[in-house]
Amino acid sequence: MSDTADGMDPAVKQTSAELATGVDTDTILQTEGLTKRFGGLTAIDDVDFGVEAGELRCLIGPNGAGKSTLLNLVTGALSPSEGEVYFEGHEITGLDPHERIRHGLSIKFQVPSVYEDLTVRENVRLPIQRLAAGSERDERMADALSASGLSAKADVTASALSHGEQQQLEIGMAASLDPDLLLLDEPVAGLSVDERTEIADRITQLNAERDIAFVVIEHDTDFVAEIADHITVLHQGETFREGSIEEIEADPEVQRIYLGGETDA
Ligand SMILES: Nc1ncnc2c1ncn2[C@@H]1O[C@H](COP(=O)(O)OP(=O)(O)OP(=O)(O)O)[C@@H](O)[C@H]1O
Repeated sequence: MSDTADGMDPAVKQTSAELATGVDTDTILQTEGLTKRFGGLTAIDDVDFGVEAGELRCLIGPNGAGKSTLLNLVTGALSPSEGEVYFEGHEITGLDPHERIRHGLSIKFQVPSVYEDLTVRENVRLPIQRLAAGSERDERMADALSASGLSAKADVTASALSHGEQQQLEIGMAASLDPDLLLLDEPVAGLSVDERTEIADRITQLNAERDIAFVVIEHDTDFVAEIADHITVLHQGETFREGSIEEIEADPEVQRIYLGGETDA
């Protein structure tokens, strides 16, 4: 769609909703008509996906529904075939991933990518040293260690951490960039029940205490029920349903396409 003002710098375009109402709707992320084709396959099909500031949203759907593709379009890892992405009222469709991070967007990928030979503290220092120096850097590092819940393991080598602790470390590192929105792709895949609880606590704490909005892709409906304010169900590249966990769980059509196991999700 091209509801944005012609001739403006893309980085300062407003969403059509804002232009229509003149009111900041508190929408932090909005996609409009977002479409991604891979050859003949339409992985994301005309999706308008909105997230409010401070919200904790889960994105669910059967395998192949387009969840990761949607996240990758938001982070800039993929370019859309059509449509736009707006973040905090600015169009970011043409920005590369690093520019998007500077706008306050952060992502933690499914596979932990911590440096295994470095300690927890050294890992945490990496993203922060590019942003801050001196006492501010020290404060941010202490903050990131606390956000990860690993302050007591600051001098432990990352390779000695459990898989769950490595995920905690990555979430703490992502949070240390002070994002307004953090995107997590299956953060508890392969984790034990206790590790899942720890990650759920991290996410809900960061959301409540730092007002970081989250979009979390997850298959585990117990985990989704534990953390989500609001759920979006994707199916065959389209937004199929949105609602609370109660609404989604009670929806027979969602049961049919997803929760009931029509696919192998
Ligand atoms: N780089 C690519 N090239 C071609 N097809 C792709 C590519 N990435 C994704 N797809 C296809 O797009 C569709 C959506 O994939 P996507 O990974 O976004 O789904 P998903 O909902 O995240 O699935 P899962 O839950 O299994 O991770 C699938 O049919 C997938 O095979």
